[in-house]
Amino acid sequence: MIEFRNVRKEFGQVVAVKDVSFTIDRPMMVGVIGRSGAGKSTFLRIINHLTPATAGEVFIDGRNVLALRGRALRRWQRDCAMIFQQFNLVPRLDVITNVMLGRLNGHGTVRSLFNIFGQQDIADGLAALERLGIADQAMKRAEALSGGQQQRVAIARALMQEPMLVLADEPIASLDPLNAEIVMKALREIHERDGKTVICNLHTLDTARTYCDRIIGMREGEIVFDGTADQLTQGTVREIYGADEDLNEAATSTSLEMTATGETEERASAAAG
Ligand SMILES: Nc1ncnc2c1ncn2[C@@H]1O[C@H](COP(=O)(O)OP(=O)(O)OP(=O)(O)O)[C@@H](O)[C@H]1O
Repeated sequence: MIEFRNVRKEFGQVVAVKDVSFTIDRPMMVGVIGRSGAGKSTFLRIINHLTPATAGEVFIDGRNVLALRGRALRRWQRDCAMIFQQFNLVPRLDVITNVMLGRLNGHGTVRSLFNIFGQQDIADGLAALERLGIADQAMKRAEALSGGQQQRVAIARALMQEPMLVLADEPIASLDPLNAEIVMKALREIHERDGKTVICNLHTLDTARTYCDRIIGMREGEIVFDGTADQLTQGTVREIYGADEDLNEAATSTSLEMTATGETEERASAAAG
C-alpha cells in the first residue's frame, strides 16, 4: 500500500508537482503520462529522494518515506530501484559487474569499497541476466551493448536490489520500437511474476495502454486523469496533453504497429513531447 499525500515540489517560482495525492492499494503497474514538463520525472524522483520534496508525504506500509534520513534513507533507496532513460551503467565495466553493483548498498562499506562480490552475488547476477535473456553478454563491456541490451542490464541491476518498488523514468524513450517492447515486457514481468509495484513514466500513450493496469495523467504538475486504459477517452487524452480537437493518438506512439504506418520514432516522440 502506497499513499501519496499532497506531494509538492517547487523550483523557485515553478511548481513542478502540485499537491499530488493518490493511493496504490495493491501491487500494480502504473503508467504516468503527460506532456514534456508536466512534472512526471520530478514526481518519480521525489519518491526515492533524488529530488527533495517541498512538502507532502509518501506513506509506504504506514511509514512516511520522505521523512527518512541516514541509514533508514539508504535502506529505502535500496528498496526502491530506479530505471533511467539513459540506463546509467558504468560503460567500461563488464555487464556482470554492472549488474552486481545493484548489491552494493546491501553490503558493508569495506566490502563495497573493495568491490568484493561473493559467489552468491555472481550466481544471482547471472540469473538476473538470464531472466532478461542476455546472460551471453555477461563478460562484455556495458558500452559494447546496444541501447536495448543496456536497458535490460539496468533492469537486471535493479532486480539485484531485490526492490520493494520499481520506478522507471522514461525507460524506453531512447529505444527503437522493438527494444521498447522487450523492455516494457520485462518491466511488466517484474510486476506479474514478482508481485512488485512498478511506476513508469511514459511519453507514449499506447505503451501505457498496453502495459499498465492504471494510468495517471499529469498536466502542469497536477493529476488530471486517474483510471484504466479503457477509461482513457479521446476527451481525457486531450485534457492531459492539452491538444486540439484532431489529436491523433498514433502521433504519440512508438509501437511497432503504429509506427509501421510511416510515423518515424523521432516524429512520434516530438509529437508526444
Ligand atoms: N532541477 C530543476 N530546476 C528547475 N526547474 C526544474 C528542475 N527540474 C524540473 N524543473 C521544471 O519542473 C517542471 C517539471 O519538469 P519534469 O522534468 O518533472 O517534467 P516531465 O513531465 O518529466 O518532462 P519530460 O517528459 O520532458 O521529462 C518543468 O517546468 C521543468 O522545467
